[in-house]
Amino acid sequence: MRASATASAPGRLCLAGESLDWMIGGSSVVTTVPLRTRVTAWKVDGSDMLSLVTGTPLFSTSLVSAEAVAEGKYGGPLDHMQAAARVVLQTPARIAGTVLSATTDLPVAAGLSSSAALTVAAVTALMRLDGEHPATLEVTRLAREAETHELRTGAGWMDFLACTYGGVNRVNAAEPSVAPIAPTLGIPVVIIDTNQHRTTTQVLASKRDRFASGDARMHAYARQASALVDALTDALESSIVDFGHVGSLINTGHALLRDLVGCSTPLIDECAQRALTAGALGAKLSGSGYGGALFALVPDDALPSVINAMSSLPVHVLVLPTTEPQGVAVRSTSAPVTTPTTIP
Ligand SMILES: Nc1ncnc2c1ncn2[C@@H]1O[C@H](COP(=O)(O)OP(=O)(O)O)[C@@H](O)[C@H]1O
Ligand SMILES: C[C@@](O)(CCOP(=O)(O)O)CC(=O)O
Repeated sequence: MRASATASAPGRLCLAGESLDWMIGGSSVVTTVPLRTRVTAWKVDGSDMLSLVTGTPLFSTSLVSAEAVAEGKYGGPLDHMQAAARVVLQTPARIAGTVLSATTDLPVAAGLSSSAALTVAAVTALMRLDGEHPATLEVTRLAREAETHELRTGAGWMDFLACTYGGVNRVNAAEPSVAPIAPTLGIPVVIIDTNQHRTTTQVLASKRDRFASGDARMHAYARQASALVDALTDALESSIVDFGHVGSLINTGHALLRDLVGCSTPLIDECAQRALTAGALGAKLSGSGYGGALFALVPDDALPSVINAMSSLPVHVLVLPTTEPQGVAVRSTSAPVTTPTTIP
């Protein structure tokens, strides 16, 4: 019998306030989605390597010596998993023989925070394998350390707070902390992946340069998006949520990203317009932009027409009847596990 630990974490949609975390230490409104990344961790005897495996949808493996992991040498295909191992295990002796195996329901590099879901789940699985029961904020901090400090992606706090805590939240980068708004959004969500994938690291570097150099439109975005985050928080905290009003705030958020940050694409804008014409109450890109996914809030009776409106476009459509209340979750087992045969 060999002990293993499995943890999962959801992806997230940013409903309002992309980039405010690193721009001004500001707040954003997020919801997690019922698309999760699962990571299983265990130890094998007699190995001085860290073994990394990812299944759907990437199917990749990587073997890294425990020494190289401890020294922080990156450049492999599964750097996010390696970084999570380094921040938790730290020393070659603790790293050697560790196996991490991941799989995800999320579109990767599409603005739904697959990277934070992965680092959050990996950090949690590794800590539970060691018999630790980390507090949620500790998992958030370590997952961010893996991405932002180890891999220097430049990411703020939003994604990590969203994926660990789960539900519909106002996340605050200054503390960092989370103020719950509701367990779920209360309206179906259609995710439209434009299949134009990009890396957040590159996008963030150029956005950070523009903000740091005083770009007037980026600073106007920071002011207007902050006001929008407040308005959306109020709208979602109402005792009876007016989804028509919420949808119009979501549309305003998309217009700010499109017109001030300039990170939409013609295909995203076409999808958003078609979704609204077909009956969606609001549509907006999520995350870094320059490709990736948008989402639409769609009442039940408009779902067929919104789905149909995308049918002639080169996109993937996912329909979620509700959003996800649960953040990071753990399943520990002591069942026998087989070392994956895909490791070379
Ligand atoms: N399940 C996974 N297995 C391995 N690597 C993953 C997985 N999910 C995400 N990643 C890593 O995260 C990167 C995508 O992160 P990012 O560019 O921040 O986009 P997003 O977080 O919006 O999906 C991928 O290129 C890959 O390196
Ligand atoms: C939205 C952002 O803060 C986080 C990145 O999100 P994602 O990796 O695109 O899901 C990046 C940005 O500020 O552009």
